[in-house]
Amino acid sequence: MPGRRPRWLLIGNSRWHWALAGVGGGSSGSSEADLQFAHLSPPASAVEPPLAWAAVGAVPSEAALSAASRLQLEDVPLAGSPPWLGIDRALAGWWAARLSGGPVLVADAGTVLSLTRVDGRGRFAGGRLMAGAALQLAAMGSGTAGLPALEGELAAGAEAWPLATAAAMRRGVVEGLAAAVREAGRQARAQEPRCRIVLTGGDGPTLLPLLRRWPELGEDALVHHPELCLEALVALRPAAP
Ligand SMILES: Nc1ncnc2c1ncn2[C@@H]1O[C@H](COP(=O)(O)OP(=O)(O)O)[C@@H](O)[C@H]1O
Ligand SMILES: CC(C)(COP(=O)(O)O)[C@@H](O)C(=O)NCCC(=O)O
Repeated sequence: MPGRRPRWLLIGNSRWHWALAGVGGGSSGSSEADLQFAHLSPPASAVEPPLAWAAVGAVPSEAALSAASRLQLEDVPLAGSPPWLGIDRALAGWWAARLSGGPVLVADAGTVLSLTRVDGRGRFAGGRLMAGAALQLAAMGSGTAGLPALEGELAAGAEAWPLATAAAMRRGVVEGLAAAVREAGRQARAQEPRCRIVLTGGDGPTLLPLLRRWPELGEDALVHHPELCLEALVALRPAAP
């Protein structure tokens, strides 16, 4: 259909992440500078067909996504990926290592905080998984009698030691996630001193200022790259010229 702007989709466990080619469309529309991004709740009906898509979250049949345009793990050229690796981790690890030109530790602060290492030879080198912020807050709310169910966007809040329960829960979760990224980064850099920590995912903006407090995570060691996974998807399946 003339005039339709190419789009790409990554289905996460909380949200659907879209990249949309700029008004130029065509080949320029898939350059990183010419993309728009949207992170939306899962739709309840058919969606505008993406040029390419990938999923780690549930894929509802109502969305009417074509199997032919689905990117699979084996389409991502990350050496050493085991067949069970989440395609979002493979995309992020491959693209971060390629952009950085050296070893990386990707910290994707999404539904799950996934830490994904790619070594200096560009090979997947393992990682760590832990419950992300919204999951941690939900677990505290549902697993206790005295804590509230907290929803909505995560914010660290201004207070380091909140008196109020909800603020203390949020602060505890944010500090815990940031500390986990810091310690993983420290260990990865002890093994490979050139290793960069690349932060992405929905809670990346909240974690970034906390991570920046630590001098060892200066500009050179820590990079915030919010749209890492989508950019990788676009790089692997660019729009036709
Ligand atoms: N509108 C939102 N809906 C859901 N999560 C959000 C929203 N805004 C920020 N977040 C944060 O983003 C995290 C989920 O990250 P996201 O990258 O969307 O996950 P996924 O890729 O797994 O779908 C949650 O822990 C939550 O704190
Ligand atoms: C770890 C994940 C749940 C992260 O998903 P997300 O939080 O980005 O929605 C996903 O990458 C996944 O289902 N991985 C499969 C197991 C693995 O990577 O080892």
